[in-house]
Amino acid sequence: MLKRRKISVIGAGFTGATTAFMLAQRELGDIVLVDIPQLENPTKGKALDMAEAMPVVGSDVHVIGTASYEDTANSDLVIITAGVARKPGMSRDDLVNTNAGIVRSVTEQVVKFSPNTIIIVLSNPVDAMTYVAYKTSGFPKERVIGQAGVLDTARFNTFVAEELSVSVEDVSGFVLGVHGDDMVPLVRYSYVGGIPLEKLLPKSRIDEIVQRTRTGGGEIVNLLGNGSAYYAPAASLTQMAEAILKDKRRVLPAIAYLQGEYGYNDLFLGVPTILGGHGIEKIIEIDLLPEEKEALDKSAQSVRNVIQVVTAAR
Ligand SMILES: NC(=O)c1ccc[n+]([C@@H]2O[C@H](COP(=O)([O-])OP(=O)(O)OC[C@H]3O[C@@H](n4cnc5c(N)ncnc54)[C@H](O)[C@@H]3O)[C@@H](O)[C@H]2O)c1
Ligand SMILES: O=C(O)C[C@H](O)C(=O)O
Repeated sequence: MLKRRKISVIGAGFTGATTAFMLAQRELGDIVLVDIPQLENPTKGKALDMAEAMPVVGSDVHVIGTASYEDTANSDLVIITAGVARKPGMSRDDLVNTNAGIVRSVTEQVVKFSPNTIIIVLSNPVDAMTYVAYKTSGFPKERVIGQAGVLDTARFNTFVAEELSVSVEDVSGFVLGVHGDDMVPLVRYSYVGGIPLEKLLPKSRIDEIVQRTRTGGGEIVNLLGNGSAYYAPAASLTQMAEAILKDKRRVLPAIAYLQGEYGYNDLFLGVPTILGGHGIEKIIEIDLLPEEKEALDKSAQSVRNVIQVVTAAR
C-alpha cells in the first residue's frame, strides 16, 4: 500500500497558507498548518476552507490547522514560514533578531516530533535563518534547505520572457548567492530556448533586468504596502517540495550548507543543487569568472554579517 506523505507548514500567514493550498491542490500529501496558540481558530478555519476546496479540485488529501506540534509528528517534510515580514523601507536583514528567535523555537518543536524530517526554511533573512534552523536541529546538512534561488530565478525569467515576448517556459535563468540585493544573477549561464541570453538582448537591457531581479522582493513590498510577496514564494516552495517528495532529483538553486564548496565554509548560501528524496542530494560546482566569483564573495560576506548578528545575540 502506498504511504500517504505528511507535510507540515509552520506559519499560517500569507506564504504559509498559500503554500499549504498549492501543496494540497497538487496532492503532494496531507497538510498540517501550524500557527501560534492565539491564532489557533483562524488557522483551523483556513485549513477547513482548504479542505473544502479539495472535492472541487479533485485532490484526496487531508488539511488540518492546529497550534499543537504533536499534530506534526512524523512529517516527511516541514516548511518553516513563521516570522515577521518586512514593510516598505526595511531590508530583510532588519528582521533578523525577531525571526531568529521564532525560527529557533519552531525548529526545536519540529525536531522533537519529526526527528527524521527534511526542513525547508522560508523566513527572512533566509540564508541566516536556514543557518539557525540547521544549528538548532542538529540535522545532517542535506536535510536543512533554504528557499531563495527558485524565486529569484523565477523573477528573472518573468522579466526576460516579458522583454522578449516569449513563453516563460523557455527562459532558463540562473541566480546564485544571498537572497538580498547582493544576489548574483549569472547572465552567462542564462538561456532562452537553448540560446545564450547575451545573444538576444543588449547588455544595457540585461543589466536593467538583473537590477530589477535583485530588488524584486522590495518592488512587491512597496506595492503591497503592508507585507511581502507570497504567490511566487509559495509556488517556489511547492516546486522544491515536489522535487523532494517525489525524489525527482531536480536541478534547482537552493540555500545549502557549504563545507568548502565555492571556497566557503560553515555558511549557507544559494547554489545550484540536485534536490531529491534525501533533500540536497548534491551541490553542483560550476566555473566562475573572476568578476562572478567576486560578486559571490560579496554575497557570502553579506550572509556572514547577518549570521554574526545571530551568533552575537546568543
Ligand atoms: N525566502 C523567501 O524567498 C521569502 C519569500 C516570502 C516571504 N519570506 C519570509 O517569510 C516569512 C513569512 O512571510 P509571510 O508573508 O507569510 O508573513 P505573515 O506575517 O503573513 O505570516 C507569518 C506567520 O507566522 C506566524 N508565526 C509567528 N511566530 C510563530 C511561531 N512561533 N510559531 C508559528 N507561527 C508563527 C504568524 O502568526 C503569522 O501567521 C517572513 O519572514 C518573510 O520575510 C521569505
Ligand atoms: O522581499 C521580501 O521581504 C520577501 C521575500 O524575500 C521576497 O523576495 O519576496
